[in-house]
Amino acid sequence: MSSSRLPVLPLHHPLILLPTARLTIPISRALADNLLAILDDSDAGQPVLATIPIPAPVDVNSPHAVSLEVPTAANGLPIHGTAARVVRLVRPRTLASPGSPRQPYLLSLHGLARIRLTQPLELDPATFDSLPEHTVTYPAVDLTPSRETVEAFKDAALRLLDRLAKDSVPTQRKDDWLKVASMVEDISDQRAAWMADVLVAAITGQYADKLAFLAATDVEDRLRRATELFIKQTSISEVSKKIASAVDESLSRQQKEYFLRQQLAAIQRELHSLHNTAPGLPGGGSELDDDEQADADDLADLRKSIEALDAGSEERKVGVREWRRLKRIPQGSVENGVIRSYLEWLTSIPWPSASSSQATGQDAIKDPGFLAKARAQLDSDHYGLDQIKRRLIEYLAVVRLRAMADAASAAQTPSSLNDRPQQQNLIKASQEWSGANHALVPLSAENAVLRPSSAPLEPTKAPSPPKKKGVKGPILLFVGPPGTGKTSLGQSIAKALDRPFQRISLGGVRDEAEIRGHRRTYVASGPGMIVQALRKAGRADPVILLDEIDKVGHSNFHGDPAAALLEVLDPEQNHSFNDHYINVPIDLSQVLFICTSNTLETISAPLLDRCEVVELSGYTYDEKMHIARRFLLPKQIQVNGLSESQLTLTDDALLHIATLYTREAGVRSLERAIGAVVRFKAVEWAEHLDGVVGEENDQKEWRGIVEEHELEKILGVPRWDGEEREREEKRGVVYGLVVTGMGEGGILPVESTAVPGIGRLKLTGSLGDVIKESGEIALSWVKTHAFDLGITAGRGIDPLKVPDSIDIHLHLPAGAQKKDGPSAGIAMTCAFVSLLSGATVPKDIAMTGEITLRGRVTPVGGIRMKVLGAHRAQIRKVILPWANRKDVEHDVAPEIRREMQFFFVRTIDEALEAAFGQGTLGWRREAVLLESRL
Ligand SMILES: Nc1ncnc2c1ncn2[C@@H]1O[C@H](COP(=O)(O)OP(=O)(O)OP(=O)(O)O)[C@@H](O)[C@H]1O
Repeated sequence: MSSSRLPVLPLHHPLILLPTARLTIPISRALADNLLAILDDSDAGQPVLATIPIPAPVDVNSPHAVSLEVPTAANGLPIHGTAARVVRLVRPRTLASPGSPRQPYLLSLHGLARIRLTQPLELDPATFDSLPEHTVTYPAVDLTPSRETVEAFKDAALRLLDRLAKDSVPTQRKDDWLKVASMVEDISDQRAAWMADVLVAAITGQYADKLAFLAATDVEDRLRRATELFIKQTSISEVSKKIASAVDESLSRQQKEYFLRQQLAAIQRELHSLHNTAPGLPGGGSELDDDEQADADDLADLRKSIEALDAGSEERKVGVREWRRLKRIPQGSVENGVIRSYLEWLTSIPWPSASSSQATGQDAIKDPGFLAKARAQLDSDHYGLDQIKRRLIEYLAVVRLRAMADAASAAQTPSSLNDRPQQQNLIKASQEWSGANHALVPLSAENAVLRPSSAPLEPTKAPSPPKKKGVKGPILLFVGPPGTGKTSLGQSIAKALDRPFQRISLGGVRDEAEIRGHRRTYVASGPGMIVQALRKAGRADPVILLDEIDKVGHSNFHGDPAAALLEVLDPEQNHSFNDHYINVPIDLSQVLFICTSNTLETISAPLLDRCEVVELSGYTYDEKMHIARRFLLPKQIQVNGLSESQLTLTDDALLHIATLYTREAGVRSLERAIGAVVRFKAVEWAEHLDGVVGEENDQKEWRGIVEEHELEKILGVPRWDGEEREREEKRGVVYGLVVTGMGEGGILPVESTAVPGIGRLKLTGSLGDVIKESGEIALSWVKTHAFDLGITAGRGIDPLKVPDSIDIHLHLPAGAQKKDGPSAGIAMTCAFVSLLSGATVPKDIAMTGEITLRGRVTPVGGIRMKVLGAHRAQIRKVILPWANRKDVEHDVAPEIRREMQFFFVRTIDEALEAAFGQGTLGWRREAVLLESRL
């Protein structure tokens, strides 16, 4: 190992000079002077220096700290370096590289060989520029490395060079790398270490790696380190290439989209200006043209609405988050549209906390004359319905009490007892309105509830601690046939409360998402009906009418809409209703829900359980006349552009329309028919004004009154005319009473006939199991009592076998409609008796009642509707079960009761007596007595 004394030049981090490499560094004047002195002293021309790389002090706390694996002297400074020849020392004066004032000289060095200091280097700032001389040793001449090491080195070097060639953009550099690669391929094993020096010096690598490489005096070690460095460098450049191309791709797509949009806008602007300046075309643009401006305005509005949401609220947080997302996504993209429409929905919901407009509704409710005004409102919108109006006033009184109690607890008044006298006054007021026998239970303001009138009264409780705000009484459910005013009662309640009214039609809703909305992941998703109604209402406390809840679909693979409704209607849950689209809990506790339905049968039990049922069963002709005269006719006259002084309908004409053209429980068809008459007259009036000449060549006459005989000309042939005449008193035919699925009462013929057969009973007319069983019971009863009724000559004889063998066919017309229930029992019994005995039932008698095998008649439902239906059908005698007597007394209007005759029967015997008339049937009396003794 040879040694020599060389002036030492420390190279501070990150400078490093490897053998074979060249390095140019700026140096100070003092150093340059020292160098010049050495230059002058040296007789061999270019002097040689020992360059020692000095690493920066390592911050051990830094997460990026790299430990240096190089041998150092006792003072921690490296002892390895490179002997370098001074190639050039200049003081540049060109403008391009003026040099820094502190280091005005440039020193170029050429690395020659590795060296090692024999003594540690002193890094005294005073000696920085002094180039102190040190003894250095040169490591032993390199041995030839092993084959495998060289192969691995070449392999890694070639891969790196290939990568570098691929990545270099100017073709010149690419060619240079390829040339080096071919040199590497051809290099001999002895020269591999030299090649390693050349390559490591040429590539960019980490300082620590290069330092370790410089300190590797053993050739095997040096090559291994070079191989590792190349592999590391190759993978770094591969990964960065990948990242760069990914970034590039997305950037270029965005740029492309941006440029295309700009171009499109420019083209549109050009076309627009061309269009506007084209000769003959009207100038000035349409409001549809200025898309960009409108768009910017919309965005600004959206931003304002998000800012207007309550600070700290959930909706605001979501709004802000989505707004930030919106800003990141390019305009015009699908995602952008989705987020925008979501934000529009989110901000358009009247969030309870943000709504200051609620005061309006509260004002109306706080008004001491609220109940009187509500009553006046109901009266001015609806005729009759006294009982129902009473119930509604009770309901409104409770709503008011609750609202006031909520307000009081919100204001943190120390004791709700202070309000008690006032509340009791209120209850008293509502009692005055709702009559003596209503069932408003005067509990404390917080827990006052409306009880069905049959429910027992609860004792007055002491005021309980204030409950959660927004907990409400039961939901009102109006049940009744179409057109009986369910929807319009809901509207009146909204008017009385001075709240917006929204109607949600649930008929045919099969999908839970229609109520709750679709999740945002669905294409074209949107919020459900409840949120839509809230947005339309524009306030957090509207009256929402859920129309036709009996027609809501039940659980299926689209979810369970009825279950979603339950959540909406349940006061315990609806303060945080979750719409799938909005996905922020919405407080529905201030919304007043009212439901309507035609029948109670198809409503799910839990839903029904949350509702307070209010039945509207239909109107009598008398009531219809009043409704038509006071409400429907004036409304139609106004809608059709006439005035009440111009047109009137006589009472007879109105009655004629109600009885012969419409026969329904409600008044909707009546309103439609009146509308048709008014429209007809409106045309006549218009023609009269225009001076149109009639068929007889004279100007059309105008008569402002419509009489009964004119109706056929206007409305066509009456629909129900002659039905009574068509009804016949015939053997085997009787009339039963029914209630349709729409909740409407009416009569239904029960027809029976005998056909040759073997004593069987055939039942037709879309009958359900229960009604079929009723038929069997009726026939069995008749067979058992055939002798007593004088049908057979002796006991034990089957009237279907003797004298002739027959089958009985019983049919209930309107075969397409499903019929079920036990209430046709007595009608079928009478039909069989009539068929077998030959006696007939008069055609003005109709009947309903369930029978038992022992001949008892048991009560049935829907009495009021059935009686009204019978009355409309001109039936004047009705046979009903004895147990239904109270229903007639309570529910049927006195004027109807006066016009009709009711037979209340306990047994089939009594029913037959009432139907056929006394003495018509050939009773064997002893048998009857025997029966009654049993
Ligand atoms: N008692 C009444 N007084 C005045 N108008 C009435 C009365 N009952 C019903 N009407 C009128 O009859 C029309 C139909 O009523 P509405 O739409 O409320 O019926 P509905 O019971 O809701 O029917 P549906 O079950 O088909 O929804 C309305 O124009 C309503 O104003």
